[in-house]
Amino acid sequence: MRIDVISLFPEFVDQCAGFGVVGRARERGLLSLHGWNPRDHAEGNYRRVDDRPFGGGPGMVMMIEPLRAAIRAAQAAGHVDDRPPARVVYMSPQGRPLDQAKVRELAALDRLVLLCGRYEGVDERLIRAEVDEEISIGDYVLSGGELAAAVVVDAVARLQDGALNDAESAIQDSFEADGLLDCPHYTRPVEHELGTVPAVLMSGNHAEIARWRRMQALGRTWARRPDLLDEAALSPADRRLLDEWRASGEG
Ligand SMILES: NC(=O)c1ccc(NCc2ccccc2N2CCOCC2)nc1
Repeated sequence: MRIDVISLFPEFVDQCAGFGVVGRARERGLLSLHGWNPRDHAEGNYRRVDDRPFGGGPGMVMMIEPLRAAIRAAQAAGHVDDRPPARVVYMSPQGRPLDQAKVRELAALDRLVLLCGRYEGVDERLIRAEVDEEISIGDYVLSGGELAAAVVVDAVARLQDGALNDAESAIQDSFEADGLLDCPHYTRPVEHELGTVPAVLMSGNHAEIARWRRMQALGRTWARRPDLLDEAALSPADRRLLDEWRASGEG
């Protein structure tokens, strides 16, 4: 998959995507990342990319032409005959919330262009003419769209075939599969001043361990993210586990 990032700080996203699974996916050629700086496409001596907002008010707005030229350059550079033009996604607080379903949809594309706003944002005419969809990574304000773009790159990279090894895939699957929060994890030492590892995990009884982990996932989801838990859709066994978790006073 090819991702083109339009940003005044293209190296920002490139560096965020240089480590671990994402870095490995790039080395394996599963994902390629290309940065495009609108300033390189701005006219005049000062290479203007922003200007004052019509109607007054604080801050500056990113101008149409440098962004449009950068998007055009990105689309031309990565164009493959009889392939559809890249989908252009604008990272913005006004976007649709990113969730794993949307990540899966984006990860299936051949190409993606991520547009990162700075200043107060981008001239609305550019958005209407060039942007296919706006995506938000959450209801909070960042200084620029680059961190949001880096989040999309990471989440999408993990889903490229071959990016994850078997263990990593299993973890990804379990996380995605039932939409529950994860269970707690422990490793050596067994005894520590911060506490002892739950005995069930030391029992070697794999059925009991799986049961305990499922109960913890259900309980924690119920306690922390009830919005993710559709109790009605729980199997009778899961419902019993959740009741047991609540009765155990862990809640
Ligand atoms: N939640 C998100 O996905 C998210 C994404 C981007 C972002 N910021 C870039 C931005 C993009 C578009 C419009 C305004 C702005 N901002 C520019 C700086 O000033 C604040 C407004 N913030 C949060």
